[in-house]
Order: sequence, then structure tokens, then C-alpha cells
Amino acid sequence: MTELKGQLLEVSGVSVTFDGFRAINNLSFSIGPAEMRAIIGPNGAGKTTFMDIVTGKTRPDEGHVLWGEKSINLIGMNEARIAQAGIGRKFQRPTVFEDQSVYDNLLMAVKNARGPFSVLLYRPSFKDRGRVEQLASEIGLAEEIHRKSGELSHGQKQWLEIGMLLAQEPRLLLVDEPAAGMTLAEREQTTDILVEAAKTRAVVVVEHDMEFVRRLNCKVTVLHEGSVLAEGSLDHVTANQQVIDVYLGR
Ligand SMILES: Nc1ncnc2c1ncn2[C@@H]1O[C@H](COP(=O)(O)OP(=O)(O)OP(=O)(O)O)[C@@H](O)[C@H]1O
Repeated sequence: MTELKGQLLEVSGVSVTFDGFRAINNLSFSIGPAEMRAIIGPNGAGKTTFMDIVTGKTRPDEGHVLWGEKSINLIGMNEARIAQAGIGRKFQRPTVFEDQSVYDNLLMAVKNARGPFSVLLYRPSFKDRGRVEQLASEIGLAEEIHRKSGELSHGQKQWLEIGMLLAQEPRLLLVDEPAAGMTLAEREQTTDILVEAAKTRAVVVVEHDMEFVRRLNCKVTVLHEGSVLAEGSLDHVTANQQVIDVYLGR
């Protein structure tokens, strides 16, 4: 949806220092409203810290993180408010309710998306059931909808958690190493789920697995020592001599 003007998220001049060590150093880049973006970089490049800053877990020493059409500065907002503003984060380890079915996990996420009062008086409507079924099919779990989540494979649990995040209808989904621990078939399905999700929202994937990044077929931002080292297609950034040197530890 390149016709949409403006950026959804704009990180500008952000720095953060931990005990004198500059983990993020004058970081600036932006993400469009419906785009897939991969963030790569060697260990310690600042990828996790970047996500911690955007989600309000870590407060930077300087810079701005501007969000949405009104360019609200997210810095200083707490994690709950940032989530409400439309930013969802998927951590590496899935945190689904193992004793509950796929259906119940998704239904819980759909009703949570409406806030605490609707949960108190809640009766699943026809519409909500439809939404749960739609989500289950988006994450490839339509056949498993009545299974206990604890019985799912590692990959299926990850998809369920992605579905629970999609239930909140975030405008930006941050995903930390989705391919870790997955089989090739699971990795391919994860790509399909994320690519589909990125048609209607921004999806930012932090990933070490280059084959996975290649399949995402998207713009790549390379971080190094807390700054952007290179940006562009995967072929473009992997041909960059500085990127090669950083990955080889030169
Ligand atoms: N709370 C903290 N206190 C001190 N140092 C920290 C803290 N959080 C991160 N760091 C340091 O900041 C740097 C960036 O870390 P970060 O976890 O963001 O990197 P990363 O790119 O996500 O790395 P990896 O690929 O290994 O997950 C690292 O050198 C790390 O040790």
C-alpha cells in the first residue's frame, strides 16, 4: 500500500546507554503503514533494545519515536498505553494457555481486545465466533481449533500466539525470531502468515535466519552498534562490504 502517505513509525536520533555502554546510538529509521520489514544484525547490535524502546520497556536517553498520523511521541508512554495505541509484540517463547483449546485462546484474545468491562459482561456473539474462526484460518489452525493448545507443536503454538496478537488488531506487529526452533515446513508457513498480516498492517521481524529473511522478500534494515549500517533488499545489504565485515567480525 505504497499509496499511503507518511510513515507509521518514525525513530529519530534515539540513543540509550546502559552503564556507560551505548547500546543504541543515534538510531533513525522509519516503517510504513503496511509493510514488512526485517531487522538483522550481529549479536549485540541493538535489535532487542530497539523493540524494548518502541514498546515502552526501555526509555531512551534522547530522541523521538513518533507514531501514527498524529505523530504522537511514544517515549514516556507506558507499555499498556503503547499496546492500546496499536503496537503488538510477539516474544520468542509462546505464552498460550496450554489447558485451553485453540478456540478458547483466540476467543479470550478477541474479548480482551475490547477492554475490561466487556470481559465482565461477556457472552460470545455470533460475530466473535466468526472472528475466531477467521483468525484460526489465517494462522493455519482451522483444523486444530478444538484441540488443547498444549498438544500443539512448537510451531503451531507460535502461530496461535500470532493469532492472539492479530485479534487485538495491532497496526504494528513486532516479532522476535519467529523461525527459531521450527521445522522447514513450519518456517514456510510462518512466512505465509506474516506476509499475509503485513498486507493490512506493518510487521517488523527481527531474525537471524537469512533463508527466512529471504523468503519474507522485504526491505531489510541492518543494525550494528546501535545504528543503521545499511538498508535495502537482502541482496543489496548482503553485497555491502561493511555488512560483510561486521558479520565476519572484522
Ligand atoms: N539492560 C541492559 N543492561 C546492560 N546492557 C544491556 C542491557 N540490555 C542490552 N544491553 C547491551 O546492549 C547491547 C545491545 O543488546 P541487544 O540485546 O539489543 O542486542 P541484539 O541485537 O538484540 O542481540 P542478539 O542478536 O544477541 O539478541 C548488548 O551489548 C547488550 O549486552
